[in-house]
Amino acid sequence: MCGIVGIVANSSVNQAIYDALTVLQHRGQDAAGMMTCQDGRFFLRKSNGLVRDVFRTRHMQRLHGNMGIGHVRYPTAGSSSEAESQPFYVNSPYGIALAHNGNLTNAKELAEEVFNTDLRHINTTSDSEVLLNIFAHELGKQGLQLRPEDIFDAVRRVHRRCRGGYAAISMISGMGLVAFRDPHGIRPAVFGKRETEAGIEYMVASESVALDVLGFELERDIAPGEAVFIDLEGNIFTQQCADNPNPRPCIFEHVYLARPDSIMDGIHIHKSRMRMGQKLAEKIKRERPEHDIDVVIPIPDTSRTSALELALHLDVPFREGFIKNRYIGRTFIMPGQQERKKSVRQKLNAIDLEFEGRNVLLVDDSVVRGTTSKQIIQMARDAGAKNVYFASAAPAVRYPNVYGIDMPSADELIAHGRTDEEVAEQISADWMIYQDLEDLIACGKEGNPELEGFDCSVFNAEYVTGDIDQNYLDAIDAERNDSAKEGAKPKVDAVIDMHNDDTE
Ligand SMILES: O=P(O)(O)OC[C@H]1O[C@H](OP(=O)(O)OP(=O)(O)O)[C@H](O)[C@@H]1O
Ligand SMILES: NC(=O)CC[C@H](N)C(=O)O
Ligand SMILES: [Mg+2]
Repeated sequence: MCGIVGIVANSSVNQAIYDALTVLQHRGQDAAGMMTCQDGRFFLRKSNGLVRDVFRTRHMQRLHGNMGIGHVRYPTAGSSSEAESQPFYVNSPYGIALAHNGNLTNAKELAEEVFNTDLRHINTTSDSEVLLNIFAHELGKQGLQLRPEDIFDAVRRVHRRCRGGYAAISMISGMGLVAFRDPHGIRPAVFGKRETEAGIEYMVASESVALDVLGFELERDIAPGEAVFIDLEGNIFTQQCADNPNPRPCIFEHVYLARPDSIMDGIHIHKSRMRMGQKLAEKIKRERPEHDIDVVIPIPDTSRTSALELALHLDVPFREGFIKNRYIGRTFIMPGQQERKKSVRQKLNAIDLEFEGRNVLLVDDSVVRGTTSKQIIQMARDAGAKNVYFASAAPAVRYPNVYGIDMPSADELIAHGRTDEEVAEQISADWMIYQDLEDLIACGKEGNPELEGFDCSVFNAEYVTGDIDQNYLDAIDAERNDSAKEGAKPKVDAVIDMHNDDTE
């Protein structure tokens, strides 16, 4: 779940893209990058690190042009080397750059095809570089002067070749921006516009919150399978390019990934999370009508919205018992288990008097590896809680994700192969309650009844692309589990910027 952004404006876009990337930082903390275009030339800055650390004044000054794309990365394929930070660039045809959120499930086969059949070169192990080369190859079949229909034909062929989750924003030198979403719309993308004295400007981004903050008005989501082309004059063209679009956006965006102030596939994430709290309160009342919960305490940040609603519907006081260090980022999207563990303790601290002698219900949005819940329950006990109950606004995460969330290994998931009682034992909770999957789906659908369903594979092992078998899951487990990643840490930092002027 990386963050992507693209803007076609009437003045320099570097600052706007920087600002948008800071708003999307919660989608990727490992690397950041920006590529702009002026007079047919590209300018690139990308590196490992947070947005504020990657872009210094000297880099910003080199990012010329009124069109650009940006990326914040949370790796789900390849390595975490700087060389795999995004955007990626290919020279032919035209000069094309691409920023990708998601994960291709047939990246290996495609990489071979790209080399053997398309006669193109892939230089990294990133699936995003594969996606770019497929798009470039398909565009190369068109003429020198690209018309919108040529671009849409190329995207149609991309959809026929690529499988998995992908929301992508591509920049074609001297022509404009192209954004597209896979036929299931697993990963999100929206677009909007801003009127200026010099004319209309367009922006595409992973989440609507980036548009809000930059003063763009949300037009709508890019539909699953659809492509959007914005030319340099600010004209916009859209077309459905999938043979069989079948909308199934990732429900984990609602649970954890997205910011609550975003609207995704027509659904207010904030409201979806509120409904999760309400449904979970109803389940608690059904299962434990005589409960003895004295206080509901959220585990900051993401669970706050649902925890507050849960407390209201349970008619139990809600208290902020853990204070979050605002300078520490999200722990779940950190690359290694050691870092994640250490970070929970640095990030959250208990206010003892909210726990002393009470039966507390801790609420989190989800329990994945159990890193957070284990430590937090211990902290609650150390702070003097009598009984510690634990509620998860999502169902038990039991299966790997293959579409752009880094959960490659079933064995690392605390609920894999375990009952709710066994999970409670593992995290040392006195009682554990999970949301039911039907309820979670209902929380999303209520916001957009036209949506037929979601990708819920981490909860039910039903992979919407239909191409995932045990061999595939075993292979990504072997490649990407925590110990494999530990051994594959990049050893050197490389500078991989591209700029064409010698003015510093
Ligand atoms: O079971 P785990 O493997 O620990 O993963 C789940 C936890 O990780 C996330 O928090 P995170 O700190 O990433 O972000 P947040 O501040 O947005 O809640 C999520 O909100 C849960 O708290
Ligand atoms: N989280 C993502 O969307 C990752 C994009 C891409 N697969 C990468 O690893 O860079
Ligand atoms: Mg959390």
